Amino acid sequence: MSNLKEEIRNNLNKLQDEINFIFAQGRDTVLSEVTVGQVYGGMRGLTALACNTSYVDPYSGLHIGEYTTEDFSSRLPEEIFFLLCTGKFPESDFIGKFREDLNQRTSVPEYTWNLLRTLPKDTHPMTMLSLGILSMEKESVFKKEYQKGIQKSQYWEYTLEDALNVIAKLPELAAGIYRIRFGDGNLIPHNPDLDWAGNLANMLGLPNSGKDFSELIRLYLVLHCDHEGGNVSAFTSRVVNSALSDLYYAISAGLNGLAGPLHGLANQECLKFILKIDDRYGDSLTEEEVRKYVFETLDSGKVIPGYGHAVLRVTDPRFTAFMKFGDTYCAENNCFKITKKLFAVVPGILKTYKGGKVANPWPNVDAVSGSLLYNFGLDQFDYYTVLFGVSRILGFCAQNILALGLGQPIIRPKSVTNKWIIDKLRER
Ligand SMILES: CC(=O)SCCNC(=O)CCNC(=O)[C@H](O)C(C)(C)COP(=O)(O)OP(=O)(O)OC[C@H]1O[C@@H](n2cnc3c(N)ncnc32)[C@H](O)[C@@H]1OP(=O)(O)O
Ligand SMILES: O=C([O-])CC(=O)C(=O)O
Repeated sequence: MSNLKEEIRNNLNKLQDEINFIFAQGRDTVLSEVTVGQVYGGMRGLTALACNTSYVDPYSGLHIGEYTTEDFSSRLPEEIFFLLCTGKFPESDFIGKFREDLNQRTSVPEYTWNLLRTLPKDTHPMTMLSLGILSMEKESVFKKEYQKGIQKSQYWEYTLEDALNVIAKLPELAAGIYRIRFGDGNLIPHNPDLDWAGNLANMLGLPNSGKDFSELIRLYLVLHCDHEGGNVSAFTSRVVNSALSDLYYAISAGLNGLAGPLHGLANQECLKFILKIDDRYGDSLTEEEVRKYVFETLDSGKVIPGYGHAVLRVTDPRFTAFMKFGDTYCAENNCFKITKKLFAVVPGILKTYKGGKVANPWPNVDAVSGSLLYNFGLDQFDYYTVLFGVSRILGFCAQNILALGLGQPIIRPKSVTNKWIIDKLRER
């Protein structure tokens, strides 16, 4: 057994002490005021959540514990899960013990495969991932224990059990979705000697998959793991879990949010965008042609996928980490070259577009990830968000385990009507 559970308990004790301190110092302290504009503007910029797995600084991006994206990007996803849950990296013997534990939980039930195989051929792979997880909901240990009657202080322990059961199955489930949807439907067996990312890379069964592809999948599964508490998918997952709907419901719900083009689906939209540029202009693409295409897209009312962010105000460090990988492994790939040309041109355009209304003209993680996958022959871009989802589930699990461990209540902000706001304005 790994020491994950014990270290989560230690982290929860530490976090609870901090909360006790915070409450003693100023439970009524105002952290953020909400304006009418924010109420109608997707609550952007409103500080109204506490999340202790990770933090996104507008100017330096994702931090997990005290580590920056650059610090943790060379690690394994298993270590990142430990870090998200405990705030620190595990000891060197963790990986072996954790793998042994996961290896006993890998098998995806036959009824899930049967369900996925009966779906129409044009079902989106994100629908398959979300349904696949939801179909296993009856296995929830938390639900069974809750029905028996357990203490609130135990909720997180059974949620951790659910998390491990889901995480162990993800490589097999995600690869199986790829093979059912885009391959011959035959599944490649899980290899107990490979790590989590290596198994997923291997079970996809791509002709070009080798060490470098596994390295890309490892990096991919690390960089997408979490992005603090307010992003659409993590927040959705947390809201659902806060009603004590178990982790299967909460993960499936979070994935449904990730499947939107303004969030996780932007990576597939980016690659489509790049391939259209490639189709139209080919190898001799100039900066002027890129500018023309970008303006055409904006003028037709569409967003430039992979650019902009609700929190970040600089180039996403996850984008930078992927670009470094691309420069090493994909420098000659046409999509990667177009990605670079877009990076040289788009921020300048968005900075001044419609009087500078775009708050962040810089690229986010989705602007490059697809080009790298495409370079290795993973050319079914409908599948890309599934990989994002597999990684992001680590964050959903960690956020919900910690929130339950800290006894956080059901999430239920207050809404009001236009009339209520008009009356309030008249009172001024
Ligand atoms: C992993 C992730 O989820 S990262 C985000 C992935 N999504 C994308 O890359 C899609 C493209 N980007 C966007 O749509 C946005 O930048 C978002 C959704 C990421 C952030 O949205 P917001 O916080 O509302 O951004 P912002 O405050 O800059 O929006 C202001 C205006 O600029 C527009 N804008 C923002 N980004 C872009 C863009 N890339 N291209 C064109 N217009 C943009 C918005 O649509 C909005 O226009 P509106 O006032 O006409 O509605
Ligand atoms: O933080 C956000 O809103 C979107 C994002 O980049 C992520 O969830 O990875």
